[in-house]
Amino acid sequence: MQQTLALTFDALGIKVSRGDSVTLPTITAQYEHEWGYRLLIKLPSGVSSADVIKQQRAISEALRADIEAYWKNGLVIDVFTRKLPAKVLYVAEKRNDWKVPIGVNRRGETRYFDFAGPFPHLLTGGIAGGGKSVISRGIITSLVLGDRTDLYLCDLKGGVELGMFRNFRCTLGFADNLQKVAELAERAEREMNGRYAIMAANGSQDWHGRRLVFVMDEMADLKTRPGDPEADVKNRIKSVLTRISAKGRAAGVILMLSTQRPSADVIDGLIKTNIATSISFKTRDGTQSRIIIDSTDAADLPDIPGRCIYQQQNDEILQTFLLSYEDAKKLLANCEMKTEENVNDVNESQPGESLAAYGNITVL
Ligand SMILES: Nc1ncnc2c1ncn2[C@@H]1O[C@H](COP(=O)(O)OP(=O)(O)OP(=O)(O)O)[C@@H](O)[C@H]1O
Repeated sequence: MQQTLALTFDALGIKVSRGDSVTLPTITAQYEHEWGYRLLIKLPSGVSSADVIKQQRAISEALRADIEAYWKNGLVIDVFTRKLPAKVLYVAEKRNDWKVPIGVNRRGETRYFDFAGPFPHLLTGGIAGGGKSVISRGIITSLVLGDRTDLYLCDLKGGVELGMFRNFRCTLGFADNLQKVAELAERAEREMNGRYAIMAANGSQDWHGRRLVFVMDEMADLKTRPGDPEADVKNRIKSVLTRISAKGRAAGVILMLSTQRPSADVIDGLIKTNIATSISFKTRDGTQSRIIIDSTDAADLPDIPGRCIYQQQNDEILQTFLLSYEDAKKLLANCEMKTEENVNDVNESQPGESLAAYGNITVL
């Protein structure tokens, strides 16, 4: 292994040459794991770990194995000899926080997305059949089961994707046309501003009550064409979403956006800058991949539904959890549905008050 790796580093120019002498990185320790092995690497002075991490794709190809290179008290390279499974079933978890399980990494560890974490807005993209609907089903099911989050759902496919969540009590809004999406987005913004006012009155910097998650199933529906009669309403929605992406986190108003056709005019620079977590399934090409994760890597993902790159501060390849429509229905069978009384609570509420209907909100 040392020799193969040394040849690879040499070919990639990861070396220090001084006169006749060439110094290459060396393996200082190797640990076996169920998933493969971990190499601790000592770099010659003059080579930075960032140089190696940048080249991990080329190293992977040269070693003919998936690898992950990262810094943890030194340069570490994990070499995966076990393949990621193509199917891992979703299992509901009882939790007291806003973390939802999304998939497993190559070490077999479950990865969670945290709606109350430092990067709570989420963008999901990729080709048709990649697994976007399945992951949003799993995420929304976790949120409904957790009963600590309210939902605004926008589904312009006539409710095909998100309709199953429409009648839960926590679904405070459902939009199936552009006009309703605009109204819902503005309601979410009013809620956000209302929460800021409550927080200011309480001298608090963060919202500790229920989260409000605004789900938009297909951002490409907001794309405008020359002479588009709906351009105004689409631009209105985009402006509101941009403001929520910038200010929503502290108020617990979170965006979960998805697209099958990522393009720069829909996921514009501002929204993208403010959404620090992305999940990209396979994309049609490098350009689409760049819009979601700022690199072309998602175009090279294998054609396996559920295989994605999960990007927060680093990129990680995951297999997302599979949750079928029928299984989601079964899991949600006992969740609280809307009744005539609580529908009115919700529809007539003022910003910051819709949550009071639940009686368990804490504003610190
Ligand atoms: N995590 C997964 N594990 C295994 N199979 C999956 C997974 N996700 C999706 N699939 C399979 O791929 C099919 C398509 O997935 P899904 O409907 O989520 O795609 P999509 O990206 O939403 O496509 P579209 O944009 O056309 O709706 C699913 O019906 C399922 O059979």
